[in-house]
Amino acid sequence: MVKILVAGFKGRMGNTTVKMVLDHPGFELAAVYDPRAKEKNINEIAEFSDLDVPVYRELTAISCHDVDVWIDFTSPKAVFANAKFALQNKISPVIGTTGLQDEQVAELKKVAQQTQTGGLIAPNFGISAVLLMQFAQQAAKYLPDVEIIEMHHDNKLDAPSGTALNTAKLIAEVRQEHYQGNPDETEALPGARGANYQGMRIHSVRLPGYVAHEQVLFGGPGEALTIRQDSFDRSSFMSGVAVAVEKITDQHELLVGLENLL
Ligand SMILES: NC(=O)C1=CN([C@@H]2O[C@H](COP(=O)(O)OP(=O)(O)OC[C@H]3O[C@@H](n4cnc5c(N)ncnc54)[C@H](OP(=O)(O)O)[C@@H]3O)[C@@H](O)[C@H]2O)C=CC1
Ligand SMILES: O=C(O)C1=N[C@H](C(=O)O)C[C@H](O)C1
Repeated sequence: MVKILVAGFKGRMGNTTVKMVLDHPGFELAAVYDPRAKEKNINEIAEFSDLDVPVYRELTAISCHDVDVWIDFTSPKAVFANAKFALQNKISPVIGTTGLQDEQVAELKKVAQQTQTGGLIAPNFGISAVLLMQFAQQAAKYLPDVEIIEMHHDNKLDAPSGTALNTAKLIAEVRQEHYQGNPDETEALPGARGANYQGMRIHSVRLPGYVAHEQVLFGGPGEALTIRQDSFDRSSFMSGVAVAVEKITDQHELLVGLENLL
């Protein structure tokens, strides 16, 4: 049995993940974590009343030898401390939370190396998103002028999305940085041209009713290519999370991107 802690268990993704863990053969829900939780056991929550799983509210209280894998769907402010704690205690983190800075990822990689603990940061666990990022990187070799539009629910905290930023980073690996658009263009409204990542524009849409969606638009002389993926439901992320949990304890370093485990 893989013993799993879910951090952020009351959130949209955390709640879906708890249910996936409970349903998945070979997975055991060992603990849940949320510093603001009032409960001491998950059975104080009506939908989980038949379970017996401790709720931790402080990192130092966690019984680390009872946990193999730490699944994190928390917040951009919390994820670094959580991931570092897991790695320091030889718990393999499977991180879905977005918003980690490059320097933070570099530090976490060092801790993983020191403790020889496998871990994964996945900007997106949906297979359609993983494929979109790979296809976009391939297309950018031939069509280097690109803009990204990501669309999410209006409760999302970070912009641009982790997936959009990762898409831009992957594209930047294969194309020369260059200015796009008219060099004399002006913005009558600040931000009209979107965020700028190495010359690539990224536009963030936040609307009720949306879950998670991304379009990558390429333009060349007389032609265009649009690649799009949609997560209509949070179940779209769960098979990726499950694969990561199954494979991560065989690793000895911190990986970035689900494609490394597929
Ligand atoms: N990689 C992927 O495939 C996906 C990634 N995500 C990412 O996952 C993250 C969570 O998204 P979502 O579930 O929608 O967000 P929610 O706001 O619904 O859930 C986050 C939960 O984490 C709790 N929390 C806050 N701080 C901590 C902490 N220090 N430790 C433990 N729990 C904490 C929050 O509690 P409180 O409300 O009390 O603050 C809340 O219950 C986001 O960064 C999002 O971008 C989302 C979908 C897919
Ligand atoms: O906040 C979300 O919902 C999502 N966050 C991730 C991101 O920022 O890319 C993954 C997915 O887009 C859903």
